[in-house]
Amino acid sequence: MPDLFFEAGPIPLGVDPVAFVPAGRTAPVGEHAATSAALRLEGIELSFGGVTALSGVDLSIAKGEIRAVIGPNGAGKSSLVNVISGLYRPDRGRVWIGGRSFGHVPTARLARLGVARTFQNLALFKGLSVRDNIVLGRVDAARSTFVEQLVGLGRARREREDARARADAIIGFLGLGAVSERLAGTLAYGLQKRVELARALVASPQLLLLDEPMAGMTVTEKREMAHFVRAARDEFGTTILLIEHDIGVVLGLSDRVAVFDHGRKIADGTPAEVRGDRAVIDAYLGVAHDDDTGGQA
Ligand SMILES: Nc1ncnc2c1ncn2[C@@H]1O[C@H](COP(=O)(O)OP(=O)(O)OP(=O)(O)O)[C@@H](O)[C@H]1O
Repeated sequence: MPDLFFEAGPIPLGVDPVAFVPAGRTAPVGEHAATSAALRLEGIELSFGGVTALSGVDLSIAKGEIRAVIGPNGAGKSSLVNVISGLYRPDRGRVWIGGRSFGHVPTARLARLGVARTFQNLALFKGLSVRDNIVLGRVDAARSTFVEQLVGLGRARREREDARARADAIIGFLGLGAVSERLAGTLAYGLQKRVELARALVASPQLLLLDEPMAGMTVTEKREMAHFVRAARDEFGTTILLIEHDIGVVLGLSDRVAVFDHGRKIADGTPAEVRGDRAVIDAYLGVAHDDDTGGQA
């Protein structure tokens, strides 16, 4: 049984999406959209044995856009992020990141390509301080050699100072100053998710992949996280691909929403377009709507 994201009509369950539109600096849809796409997928096919995870997936995300990817359990959302971040090699298709094309995205070069991601489950070093966790997010972007880092001079020292300065800026930006010296594992769950966001942002990514950043959060924590995700886009122009199950969050936060079902993209449009789309409603309700269409649905 798929998750039920919609009630009997295209009305979100429980949550008022307007409540998730953060106050302050907000950018209207498309304000940051440049001519070239930050990310483009073409004809992506992926299967595991006999199970099709992704089928004929095309997707284009404009620079500075917040794009949500939603769909019932098993729709292929995480597989999509894993293809984009190189953890999965697609059977067919290509991925363009910032104009460069890949059959298999090189995971080791993700940071250099300007891509950062967070994971569905928390992936922090619980025994390290919040600050150290965040500084570590800058490590992949380092260009100094092992020997330079060992000696600690020149480029390695500049990179270390830069990482600390950048971490301090992000700590301030995400309101983590009061807990920056605490061990990450001692923080409330919602704050740990915020530290994960900080660790991703410290690398100054052009493309940020967020895999269920609000899973398991309270309504208040979700509202705060939605605010920070929007703020990151507005402040840094970061393009954001967001997998999220909470339809209230998705409708309030995203510029566009792509809907997946059984590995296929079944809809792609503005929140208003998607919430009224019959195929989307059917995918979530798992029913045929032939009552008011004379069987033409
Ligand atoms: N590593 C894997 N090995 C085998 N099958 C996999 C693997 N990853 C994904 N799948 C299968 O691919 C399909 C899509 O899974 P995926 O996790 O991408 O869906 P999802 O939309 O992210 O689901 P959820 O919302 O439950 O996280 C499912 O049938 C899943 O069982």
